[in-house]
Amino acid sequence: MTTLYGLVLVAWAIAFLIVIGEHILWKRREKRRNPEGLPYPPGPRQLPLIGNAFDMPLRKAPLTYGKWAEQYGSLIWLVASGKQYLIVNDYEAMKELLEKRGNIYIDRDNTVLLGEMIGQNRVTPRTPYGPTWRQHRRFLNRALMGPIVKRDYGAPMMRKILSFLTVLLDRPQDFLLENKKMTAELITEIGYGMIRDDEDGGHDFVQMHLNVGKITLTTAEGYWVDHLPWMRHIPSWVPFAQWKRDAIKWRKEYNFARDYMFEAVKMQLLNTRGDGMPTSFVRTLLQEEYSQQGSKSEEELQYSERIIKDTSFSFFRAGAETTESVIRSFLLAMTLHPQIQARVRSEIDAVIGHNRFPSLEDRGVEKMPYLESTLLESMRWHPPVSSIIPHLPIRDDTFRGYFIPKGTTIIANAWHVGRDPQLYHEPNVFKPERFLKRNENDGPLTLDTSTLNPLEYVFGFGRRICPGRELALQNIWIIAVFVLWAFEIRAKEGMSMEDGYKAADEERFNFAIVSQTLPFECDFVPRSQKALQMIRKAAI
Ligand code: HEM
Repeated sequence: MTTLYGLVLVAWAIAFLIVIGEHILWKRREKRRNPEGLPYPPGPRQLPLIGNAFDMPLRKAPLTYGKWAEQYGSLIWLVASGKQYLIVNDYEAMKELLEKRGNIYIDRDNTVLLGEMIGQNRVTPRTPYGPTWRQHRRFLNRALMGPIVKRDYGAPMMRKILSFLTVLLDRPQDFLLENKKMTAELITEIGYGMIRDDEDGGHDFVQMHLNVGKITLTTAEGYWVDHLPWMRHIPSWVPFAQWKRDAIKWRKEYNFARDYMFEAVKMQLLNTRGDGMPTSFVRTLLQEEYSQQGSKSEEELQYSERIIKDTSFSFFRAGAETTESVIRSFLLAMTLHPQIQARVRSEIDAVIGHNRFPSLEDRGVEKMPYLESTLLESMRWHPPVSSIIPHLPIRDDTFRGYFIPKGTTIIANAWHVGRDPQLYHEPNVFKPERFLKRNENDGPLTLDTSTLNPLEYVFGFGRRICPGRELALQNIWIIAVFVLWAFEIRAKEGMSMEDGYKAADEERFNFAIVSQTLPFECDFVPRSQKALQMIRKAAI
């Protein structure tokens, strides 16, 4: 026993020495890279060796970053665990760095356990800058362009929303869970054309994704090996190396899910040549690749297949919870603001009426400006990815007189932009009309371009901007218009606005990687008998 403790002590001493050694080397490197001695942006005081390790917020980080902005200004510098962080709180700086200098601020962070050891570096949002990432983007952009989204993905969206409406009729209390299910199933169906297969008794694709999501959540906080990468070489049989044994198990589960779903679609395509197969991201891209079979080598085809497999697997990770988040915010906003909801409903009634379902042809600011601005306001009020996904510069840079070394983790605080009083009058008030104006007294409402449109930042910036934004916006619109066409959303009976819903915004959202409203309740009251019949009939 004593020997074991001795060994552990020695291991810790070695780890400590390595940390000191790395720190000294890092300091020297920094000096060489910044010969003019340009300052770093201000930030909380750094302690020797550990820097700001104890300052890094573990929960609701965007709120802490926002508070720091009052103290240090909009650019904040932090150093922790051998990494440098630049928190950016103002929109102009985000635009300049991540968009105008998008060719520099284009890389992603590497995490040893989740990224390298489990394999998440292969999904697009985590893929480092380079030829593989560029090929990811080519495929994603090709399959997610606006016209393609409208042509190919409108139909599955309509099917999903109709079954969601029947759930709202039968089990309205389950609306949060069903919203999660609807967005998860849709994104899986768009990616693979199916949500389960018939092989071996069938695998539930959505469940596979959700299991993988749990792995991401468990590991996202980081492990020692993320700070001391040499630890990855520790054999899995060593006592205290449970993390290594877990990583091996998780990698298997992760790879199985990714490969299985892709192979299911590929086999179906090879067996049927696509006859009777539903349209999907994987099918479309594979078909295109196979049609060029003559002009491509075997390796080129295999490489393309790998990229299609990885990009389709990214869909769920990037597209499901984000869309779910906007819908939750929208539903909460409608519950909290009955007058705004009534105005959106009357706009829907005027354009669509109650004798037909809404359709994608009804979409557009010129047709239903108030609905559009309410959706924009929902995204400003609560951007789903509150701190974007960090961008890293691929070379040293200077900005506003400060030195920004290559590899700095740039965190853009989108939440803070949405609450910036310089950009939005009364930013804590939910006010869709802030995005609208009338050119003449009686003229139609149009978008007021003098107010910063949240679409300029909630989907990120530059060459890393979200490739799924058209798909997401179309889906969000369809869900919102159908729900308010069919129902009036009311605050839960017996629960007044004062006791049930009145909370500061900071308390309403969880600010996780993809932030969600906390659970809330509301009633869905059918608006017309006719609509009710139409929903029931369509769902049969
Ligand atoms: C409301 C819904 C959505 C929001 C708010 C959202 C937001 C974002 C944000 C902030 C980023 C990071 C951009 C950056 O680094 O600058 C991102 C990246 C990404 N999103 Fe979305 N997204 C949504 C829906 C979707 C959907 C539906 C898909 C795909 C079907 C998708 C696929 C991706 C991918 C693949 C990336 C990684 C891009 C890269 O690293 O090159 N997203 N998204």
